Amino acid sequence: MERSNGRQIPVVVLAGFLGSGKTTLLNHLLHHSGGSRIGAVVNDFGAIEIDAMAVAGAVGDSTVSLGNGCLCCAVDGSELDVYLERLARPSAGIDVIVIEASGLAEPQELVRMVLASEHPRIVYGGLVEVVDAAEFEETRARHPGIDRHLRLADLVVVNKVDRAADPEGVLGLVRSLVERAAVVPATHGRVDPEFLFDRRPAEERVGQLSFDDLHRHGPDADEHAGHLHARYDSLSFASSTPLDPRRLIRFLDSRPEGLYRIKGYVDFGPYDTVNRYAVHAVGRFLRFYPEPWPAGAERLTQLVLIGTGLDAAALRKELEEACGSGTPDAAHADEQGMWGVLRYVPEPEEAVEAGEPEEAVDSGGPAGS
Ligand SMILES: Nc1nc2c(ncn2[C@@H]2O[C@H](COP(=O)(O)OP(=O)(O)OP(=O)(O)O)[C@@H](O)[C@H]2O)c(=O)[nH]1
Repeated sequence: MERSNGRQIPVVVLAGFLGSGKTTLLNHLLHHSGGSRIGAVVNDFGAIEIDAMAVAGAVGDSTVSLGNGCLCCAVDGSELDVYLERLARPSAGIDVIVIEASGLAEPQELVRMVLASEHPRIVYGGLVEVVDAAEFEETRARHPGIDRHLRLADLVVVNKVDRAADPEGVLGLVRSLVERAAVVPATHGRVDPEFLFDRRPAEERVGQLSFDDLHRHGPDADEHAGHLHARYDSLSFASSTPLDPRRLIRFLDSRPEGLYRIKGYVDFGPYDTVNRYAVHAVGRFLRFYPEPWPAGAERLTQLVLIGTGLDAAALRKELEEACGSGTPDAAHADEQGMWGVLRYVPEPEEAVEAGEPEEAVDSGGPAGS
């Protein structure tokens, strides 16, 4: 890829439903960028910026976080403009910018904001939609609007083919729904970065986005009500008291149907004094990923729960109960206590692929965490 000396910097919008694998794909790009410097703008839905924490360590000061709420409902794009401007400064030496949308964002709004930006150094670099191959058919049945998102895409990454019962079937279905986009299968977001970044949408492609797709009607209630996220609630939970692993597993095993997405980091205190546990639930999928606590990090559990029809008070109460008030000290934390959690820790190969800790590109140090 060519360096950013005087050239315009493509801004790629990375979107896809909750838990489809956007952060995983972004981390893959950051670790396999082949020398290109990637700036990332991360937009979390929940009040705790879990996604930003998950990518920040890899990119240091070239990540900016737009937390708490979908960017797509910003009244105008000026907040985004400020961040794009910061990343596009020649001194930042950035070659390409990726905006990771929240899993409930309306991608056309983000595309519109990028196209509307008058910054001379940036140019819209296309829309990448990530699809969870294992969940796609159910998600689509619940949210038919997803088809419209796919029609706007320049590239669709059909991710998690390892988990799909019929990956070919999903690929065929997605191909039948897109217009001109390339459709590529992937596991753990492993796509060739060049493929992604060199796929500039042709003028003609941008021109194809219809007036309805891109026109901003203004932030009125009717339009907002049609957005995906209008039907979702989110709950953030933070605790400095360690969680009891058995109680947390009991909570997770009985989580309500509407609670589609959980992400964050868990402190099990004396049960594991070395690691924090990244936790991800997507539908019925559940995984824990142990990783050493970053040096100097405050030992906190931080979770974001997203779903429909959530009883936030009841969920919060259950989580509070999972904070072991009677947590034993290290000497008495029995080994079996963690067994329930360890059942959900993936095999080393999958864990490495998911977290990709092995070859960081830029040791800017953890930011924003
Ligand atoms: N088995 C499997 N798991 C995957 C794959 N890609 C991602 N995951 C896991 O899926 C979970 C969600 O991935 P994320 O990358 O956080 O998803 P996201 O789209 O950023 O999530 P939101 O920002 O909440 O919408 C994590 O546990 C990932 O490790 C894959 O190809 N196969």
